[in-house]
Amino acid sequence: MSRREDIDVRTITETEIPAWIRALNTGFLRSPAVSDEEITNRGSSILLERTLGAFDTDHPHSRLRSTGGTPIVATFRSFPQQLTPVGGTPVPADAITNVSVNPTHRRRGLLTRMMATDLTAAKDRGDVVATLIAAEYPIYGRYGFGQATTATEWTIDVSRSGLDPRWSGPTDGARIDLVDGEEVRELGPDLHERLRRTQPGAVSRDERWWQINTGVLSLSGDPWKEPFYAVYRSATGEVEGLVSYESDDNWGDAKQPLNTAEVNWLITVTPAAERALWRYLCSIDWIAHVKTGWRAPDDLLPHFLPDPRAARITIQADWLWVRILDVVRALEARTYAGSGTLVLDVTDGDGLSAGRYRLEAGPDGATCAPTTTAADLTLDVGELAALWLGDESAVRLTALGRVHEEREGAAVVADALLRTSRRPWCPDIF
Ligand SMILES: CC(=O)SCCNC(=O)CCNC(=O)[C@H](O)C(C)(C)COP(=O)(O)OP(=O)(O)OC[C@H]1O[C@@H](n2cnc3c(N)ncnc32)[C@H](O)[C@@H]1OP(=O)(O)O
Repeated sequence: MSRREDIDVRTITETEIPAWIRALNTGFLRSPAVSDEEITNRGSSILLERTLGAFDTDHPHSRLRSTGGTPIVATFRSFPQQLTPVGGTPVPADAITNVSVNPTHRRRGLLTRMMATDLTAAKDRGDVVATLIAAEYPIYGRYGFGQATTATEWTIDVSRSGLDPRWSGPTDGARIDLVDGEEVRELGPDLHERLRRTQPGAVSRDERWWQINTGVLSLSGDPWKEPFYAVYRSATGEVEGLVSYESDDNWGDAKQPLNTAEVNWLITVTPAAERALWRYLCSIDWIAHVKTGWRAPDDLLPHFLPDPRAARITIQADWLWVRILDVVRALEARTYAGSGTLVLDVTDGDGLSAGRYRLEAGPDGATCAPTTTAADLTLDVGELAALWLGDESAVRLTALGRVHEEREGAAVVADALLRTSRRPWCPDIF
């Protein structure tokens, strides 16, 4: 087994991209083979100065070595992103992805080393938070990340929904039209910008997102199967919603269509568009079930249905994890429902954000500064992330023993300031 000092954690060079992708594929249990298309398409998103590899300098001679230099046994990459907090003023985020350690080198601290390198750089750069979507729940809490949003998927049994099957589109002058990928690339970015600037938990998307999700760019080289796209326009012609969905081909024993429409993504900026697009999906002939994709847990959807029980939860899990790197800027970036003062003693195993902070919040904004006055609450930086985006309750975390009240009743005060009427939602995976 190679010793710690034999494994070099550093940024990769351009010529090392193929070996890095091979290591990534191995860690993610995909075929390790790397195609030229994958090198070009995946490689074009790689920022070399933010892409780490772990190089085993003690690796015995192998064919891997002959493909170029020292074998890469772990991968890690980050890129710039914006995250919308409560109140809608996005903050710069360090988005982390492509984290993998080969099974031959696991549990030797490689992720810990790569994470420390990346988070230190992000803090130095001035990022307010780091973000990621976790493969498994237990991995990232130790690095100061907290579960900041939850995702829910419903499966709608259309026949039990109580919806009138004769529906044939909006009757208020709005309309729904099928469009192709090119039109999605034209209409989608503006619509998404409108959504994500007001949606706590939403993150920025670049042009690549739209290219990948309309088949212009393939990361894996797998053949593209074009989905259906439908756009909702209000009576005044405003684009207010867009959905991408596909269908399986399922004919039951009695030769009756029992297809499932699977939503890849659905974004809207008005409740009318949201209602109409779900209504549309539930009205398509042959469609017996609709799988909704990852929605906010308090999505309006079930209650659009006359019988909400027709929407059964099929997935409920943590989604966006947030690591606060700058407590002052994070707390000042969001808005607050009420007025009040809260002193938070924030612990942080990595020392990046530890300290005692006094938050003074009001309807016109908030100020936050380090303080020496007595704390109201003591909590880890990961719990702060969950409270910051509005999804968690300080009272609940106190009951769980994860937040400690230094002053009786402080958790209720914190909830009154920090909680929001709607839960945050991150529509993206990255
Ligand atoms: C944002 C994303 O990209 S999510 C994708 C994450 N990648 C994967 O899930 C691919 C498969 N798994 C892996 O590649 C690796 O096992 C990783 C990346 C999860 C962990 O890498 P490692 O180098 O083994 O982690 P490292 O040795 O630094 O572990 C640090 C600590 O976390 C713990 N840990 C690491 N992974 C896990 C896990 N999956 N479940 C529970 N604990 C874990 C370790 O036991 C260790 O604990 P300790 O400090 O108490 O001893």
